[in-house]
Amino acid sequence: MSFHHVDSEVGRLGTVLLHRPGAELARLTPRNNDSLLFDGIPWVGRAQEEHDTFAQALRTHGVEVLYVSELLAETLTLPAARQEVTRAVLDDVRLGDTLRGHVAAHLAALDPAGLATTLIAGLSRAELRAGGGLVHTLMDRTDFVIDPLPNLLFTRDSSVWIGGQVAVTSLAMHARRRETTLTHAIYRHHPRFSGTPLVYEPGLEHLEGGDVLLLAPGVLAVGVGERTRPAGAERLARRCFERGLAHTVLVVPIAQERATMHLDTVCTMVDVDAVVMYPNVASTLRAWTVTSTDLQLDELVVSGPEPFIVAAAKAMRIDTLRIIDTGLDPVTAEREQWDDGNNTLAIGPRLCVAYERNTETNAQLERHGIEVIRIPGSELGSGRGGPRCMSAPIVRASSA
Ligand SMILES: NC(=O)NCCC[C@H](N)C(=O)O
Repeated sequence: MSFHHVDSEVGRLGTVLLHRPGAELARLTPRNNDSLLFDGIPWVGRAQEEHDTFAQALRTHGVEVLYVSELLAETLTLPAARQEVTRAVLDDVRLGDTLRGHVAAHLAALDPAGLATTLIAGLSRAELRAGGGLVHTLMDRTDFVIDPLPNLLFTRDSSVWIGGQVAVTSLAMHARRRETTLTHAIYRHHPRFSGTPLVYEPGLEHLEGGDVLLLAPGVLAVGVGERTRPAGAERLARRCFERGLAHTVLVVPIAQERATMHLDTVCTMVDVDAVVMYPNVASTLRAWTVTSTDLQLDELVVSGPEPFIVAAAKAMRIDTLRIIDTGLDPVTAEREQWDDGNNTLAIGPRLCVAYERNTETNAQLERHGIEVIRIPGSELGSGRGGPRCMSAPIVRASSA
């Protein structure tokens, strides 16, 4: 029986999965940053310093920090895992047979740590040891033979724990799809996670972790918009009901825009009965309540819509889910939402990590009794993700 378990957004955080950004960020250029889902070209060294500050803040508060690259390197000592993640790279139809052979030989020569680095940082034509053939000849030396994964930084999206099971998600954007081949391999092959049941797998209907909020034990909110699709929410709900991981799933439509790509870009929990929410959506956010019949758990019952806050309080069986009113004027609110002011990571009830630049949102949180641990994020934030996006909790105390 695994000791990994998460059924809350705010229970004391025990263990978290992070990815310290590395060479993959140095691949970003003004020509590719849009397709790689970054809004600028981050200063890599500073982004690493900012990330180290984040990780240290968590450790100082007693949180165990695991890194994707270390777990991946350990996982890749196992031949079956190595074969799987390599196959995912070689299946890329853009390679063609000749170049595929060269890439296969290149990867086969790498030790587990080197392979982990290459799978994350990608590989340019210039870095490939051997070449030849039509595809290779027609490539520019800076073209990618293996695409980099700069968004692996946002570990929240590629896996999410629900109770004692893990959902390896199905990422919507092409630039992020391969991330889940890595998390999938870690959760199925790494000895630390041996025997962990998977409640969701890549390849299913689109579902991203940033859209999944564990409002209370047994109660999930799932945002549907640019990334997670209603069919993904439906599949997750059905599986969670069948496995006894949830009794209610609130499905929350969000605008299909970059600024609100996930539910956690507009709303995160900061106490057992409180959320910080982007004021410009607070009055319009709605939820459909999905439950099941007692006799047939796979038969979904849908009701609503209702204001999100009302539906959430009912499902959580509390009188009121408080919205921390940031009280900001619409322009400041829009600026701070863009810079992930609403994307806080709770370390425990009323204790959260937030980007320092969102001065007004943070001040309001403090006025409402929430302690804010401020971290720098000017470089990290160029990928449009904050502390919650950059963390995947693996162990949390229950807040029930
Ligand atoms: N949960 C989140 O909101 N994650 C942020 C993801 C940012 C990333 N650049 C993306 O577009 O997917």
